[in-house]
Amino acid sequence: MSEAAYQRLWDSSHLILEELLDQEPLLGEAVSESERQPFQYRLSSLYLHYLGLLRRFDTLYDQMVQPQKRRLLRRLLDSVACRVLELKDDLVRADLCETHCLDQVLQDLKLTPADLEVPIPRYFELERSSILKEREHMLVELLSRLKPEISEGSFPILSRTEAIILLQKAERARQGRLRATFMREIRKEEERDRKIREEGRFKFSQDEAAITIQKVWKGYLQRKRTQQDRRTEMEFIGMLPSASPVEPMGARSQASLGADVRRLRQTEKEEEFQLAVVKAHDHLREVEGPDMKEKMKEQIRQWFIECHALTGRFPDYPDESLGGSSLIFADKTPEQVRMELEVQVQENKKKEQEKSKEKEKEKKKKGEKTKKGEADTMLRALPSKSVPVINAGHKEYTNLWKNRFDSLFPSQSFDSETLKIEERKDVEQEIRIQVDDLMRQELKNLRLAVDREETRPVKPPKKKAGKKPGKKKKEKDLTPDRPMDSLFEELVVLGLLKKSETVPLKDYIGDCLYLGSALNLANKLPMPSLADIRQNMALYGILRLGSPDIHSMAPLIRSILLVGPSGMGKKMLVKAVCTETGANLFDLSPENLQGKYPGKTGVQMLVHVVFKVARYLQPSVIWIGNAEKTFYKRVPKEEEEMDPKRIKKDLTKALRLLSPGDRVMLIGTTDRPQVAEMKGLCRTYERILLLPRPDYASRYVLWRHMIEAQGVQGTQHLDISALAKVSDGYTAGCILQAIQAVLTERRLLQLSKRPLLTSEFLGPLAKLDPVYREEEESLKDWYFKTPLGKKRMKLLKDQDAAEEAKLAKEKKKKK
Ligand SMILES: Nc1ncnc2c1ncn2[C@@H]1O[C@H](COP(=O)(O)OP(=O)(O)OP(=O)(O)O)[C@@H](O)[C@H]1O
Repeated sequence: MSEAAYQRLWDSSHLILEELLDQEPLLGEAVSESERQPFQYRLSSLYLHYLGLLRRFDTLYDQMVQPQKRRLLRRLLDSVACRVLELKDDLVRADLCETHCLDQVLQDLKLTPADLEVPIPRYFELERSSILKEREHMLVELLSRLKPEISEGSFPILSRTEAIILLQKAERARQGRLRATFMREIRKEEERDRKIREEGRFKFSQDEAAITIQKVWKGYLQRKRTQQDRRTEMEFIGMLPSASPVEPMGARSQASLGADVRRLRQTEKEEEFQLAVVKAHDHLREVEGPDMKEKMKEQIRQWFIECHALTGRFPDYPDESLGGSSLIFADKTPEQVRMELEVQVQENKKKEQEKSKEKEKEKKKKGEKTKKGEADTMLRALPSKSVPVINAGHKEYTNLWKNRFDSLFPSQSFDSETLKIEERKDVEQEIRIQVDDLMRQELKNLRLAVDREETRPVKPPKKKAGKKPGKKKKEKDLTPDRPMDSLFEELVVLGLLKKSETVPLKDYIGDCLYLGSALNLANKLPMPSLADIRQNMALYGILRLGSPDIHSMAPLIRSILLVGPSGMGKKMLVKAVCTETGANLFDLSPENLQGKYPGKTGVQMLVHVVFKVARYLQPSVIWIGNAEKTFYKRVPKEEEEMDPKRIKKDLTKALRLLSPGDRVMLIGTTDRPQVAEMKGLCRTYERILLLPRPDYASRYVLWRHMIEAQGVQGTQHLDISALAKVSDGYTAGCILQAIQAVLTERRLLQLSKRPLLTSEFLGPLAKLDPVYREEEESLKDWYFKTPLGKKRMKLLKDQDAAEEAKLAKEKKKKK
């Protein structure tokens, strides 16, 4: 695609954005419980639209070359991603569920299931800072230093005689096989000779011989042609995968080459722009700086005089935290400025009063609610932090880039006029701070000289209201004099910081639920599909950890719990989050902590060091496998020695200290949450994602992908649909195991002679344990006892009751 094409894509994206921004105010209006469905629909539609925009801005930021446009695009991309996360939160609050049935909205908007996929911005990987790469390198080095001890222990050491015997065995087997083949050939030949001797050689005439040969050859040719025709037809109707993927691959690789070239041009232009920024800044400071300084001083002096003339006293100099003298430069009269300052103080007071009133009201309301037993619930989307940023970005686009003729900048270099305007603001800011210092001194002197007034007691700058009372206690640093490198090394040596396997999220295979809305209408609880899980991981884990800007703007989520039977890919998802965001992987599983940092102070130190390193070297994922063990209701006797609950207290404390901007996430995985105490578990893990066994659609794609991943192309002998049917109840891990058991190296070599059959997979699959109904039911029951699950259940019951009441009323009317 050319730059002009990307510009067109950008223009059209802003048309959509404008429409969405118009719809935003509607979401803030509260609606009653009876309007829950239209509210959900509006939220879902906005969510899908913003997802589409996220995809577009990602492409644009990845491919556009002009550095100034890219800066704006980055802001838009991050704020749209943040809006998606906010809307997801609103959806959870409206649906009272972590997964949403968007199929109906998808249909109405004429979108496809692919549009549900949450895009992971490409810059997460491409712009991964050199520090992250360096750290990865350091980890690999440390691990390789530790490895020899591990590898020596893990391989059995053979004595010389044993090794010779092993080699001899293999060689004799090879010779035996060779001899057996020879003998078979010789026997066959003997058999043929014997037959000829007994029956006599059959004599053909020349014509008869030619006809026989023709018959065989023509038969062979026709069979081959028919087979080919059949295959072409099956490929055409999409029943078989295409056998000639050469051409599209060629086009694809050409496109990706083009994209790479554009990325190279981006770096060139960016370097050019950086140099120009420094130059412009220096130039403006030197040439326009002195004038600016004098003008500002003059203006401020004028303000002093006018204020004195009006009020009889010199004004208070605006504090630095309020913007210093920039308040005065905003084209206002001194009186206005003074009024504003006073109004601001009054407003702050008012706000504080209002807040305390509101709190009292809320307390009262809560009291009333508990008294009445039920409350008039109102639905409303929470105020958004990202919409103002998106709005500002949209305005900047409209003012600067909308009607810009790119023919003026064919090389996609920066626009020097825009650069100057931006830099002038920066220089002004810089100079203003210097001028403020000078003028504060001058004001002091003036007061002394004119009013004979000593320095007024300087009011301490007002701290932002609301922050003070709730301010978090600062964590005490237990390792103040240890450098970060040494802490990092200690964690690696103890096996608490691990190298995560590379697993992209797209490898977590699974299809979405196509009939969610229908099931909802029939009051049957739809279970999350594997695609829902993948999306949730992208939203909760990857988007938040991948970018500091998104993390600090989006609603804060510190922890997730993945609950599902063994083999559902819980660990795989943890690895995927690390891969996509470049996060460090800390393993705090109870089994991994055994014998490390013993004692009470030891645990304190352990949690402190892990969180300190995790925060310092963010993004980080702290993984706790078998998370139920940390919250055991009763510790089993055989695990008492391990003391799995020892980190519980310190972990909860440390989690509470994480704030927006700390890209650290706790991810727990468990397949037996029932044995844990519900309260502690749900308090520690803010989001709980249930992974039920895969449904038919997901099993189908799992079989197909996993078989193809082994290098096998589907044939008509392989009925994937049948495999998906018979594997009902099996997890993705089981399907993978069955495939690996069948598709051994030997079997793969035989494929050209012996095509793969459906029945071959049945044996290995039957040997594995499926997820039994009781196990699944017990997990579901547990889930509906979690806070969100309970709310959902209550909502369903209320809806049922309302429906019944309505039916009863109608019946009465008919009578
Ligand atoms: N949806 C999926 N797509 C592709 N591979 C999957 C999927 N789910 C699981 N797997 C594969 O199945 C295997 C088992 O997965 P994993 O170990 O992550 O499961 P788990 O739920 O953590 O199991 P456990 O509870 O026993 O620890 C892995 O090799 C993983 O790659």
